[in-house]
Amino acid sequence: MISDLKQRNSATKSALKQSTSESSKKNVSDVSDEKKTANSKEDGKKKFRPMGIKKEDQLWSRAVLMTGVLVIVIVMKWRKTNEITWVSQQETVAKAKQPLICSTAFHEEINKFEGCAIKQCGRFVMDGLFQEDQLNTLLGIFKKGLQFGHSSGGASILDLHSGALSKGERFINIFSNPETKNIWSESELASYINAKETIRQAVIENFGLQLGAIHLTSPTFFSRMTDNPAKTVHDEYWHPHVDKETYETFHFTSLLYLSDYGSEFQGGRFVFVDGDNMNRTVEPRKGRVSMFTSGGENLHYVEKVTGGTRYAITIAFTCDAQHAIPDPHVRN
Ligand SMILES: O=C(O)CCC(=O)C(=O)O
Ligand SMILES: [Fe+2]
Repeated sequence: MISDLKQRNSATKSALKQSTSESSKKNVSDVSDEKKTANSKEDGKKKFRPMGIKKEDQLWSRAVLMTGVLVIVIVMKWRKTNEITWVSQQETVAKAKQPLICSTAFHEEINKFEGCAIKQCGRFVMDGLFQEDQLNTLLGIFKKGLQFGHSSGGASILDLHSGALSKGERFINIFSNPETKNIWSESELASYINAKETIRQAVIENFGLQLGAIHLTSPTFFSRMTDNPAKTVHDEYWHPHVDKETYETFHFTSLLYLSDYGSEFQGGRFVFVDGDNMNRTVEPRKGRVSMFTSGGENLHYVEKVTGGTRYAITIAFTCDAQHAIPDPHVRN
């Protein structure tokens, strides 16, 4: 270290000598002007350059620092933008498929049920399972119910099985009021049951289950989402969750969308949060059905709706016959 400093001192001295002998060759006024400039430059260097660090070393350390900052920025950007649109609103998909390894707990549980023993978990998205008029009938059923109540926050639900309907900050039972207990016709209920059955068959086929292995379970419900500020926790639909943890009886979750992302509402895309630090989104499209195993392999959330109205039905299936729920029926 000391010998290094000595070397630098002698190098500085010889550089000074050289510059003095060169300047003596020039005329006197030039020399005095240059000297002034050189002196002030030298002063500047003395003031601001850290003692004992060569200019080349400074440049190198700056370059290393800048490269480090650049690498951090690139890595952060890469981590942030790790999101892909798995199924977009514009495309019509016969079937989009993504196999997944089941979470350990889910795999252990589902294998207890004979007809449900699956090797692989996963997710499917299918368009074209329903005709426009069937979808409008389903939407009509929901809107009829919404005349009698809706949430004061951003999420309203109607459960045609239990009769639960959002009203203000609470829920009412639409079947407990004689005026509303039979607002849906037999043919409307038949459309609802048919839609459920179409989806049940698709889940059985896609996941390779035995016929009759899965049953409708609770909660199965219509949902309406808007950008109204949340009033209660029931309005906060945007939290990442695993359905099996939120609703214990679920083994397969299906979602039937009744409105279009982009044109009828903004925000509100469905997001799978995957372990590979990748988010895969499904953009809702009227008639689109999303089906997935309800375990930890399918952590998900719904983005906040930023405008318009989003309509969907969450239809849940269980492998446990003890948790099956009956179809809705006309009440006397
Ligand atoms: O409506 C959706 O797209 C998803 C709703 C959901 O995650 C749920 O009901 O558990
Ligand atoms: Fe969910």
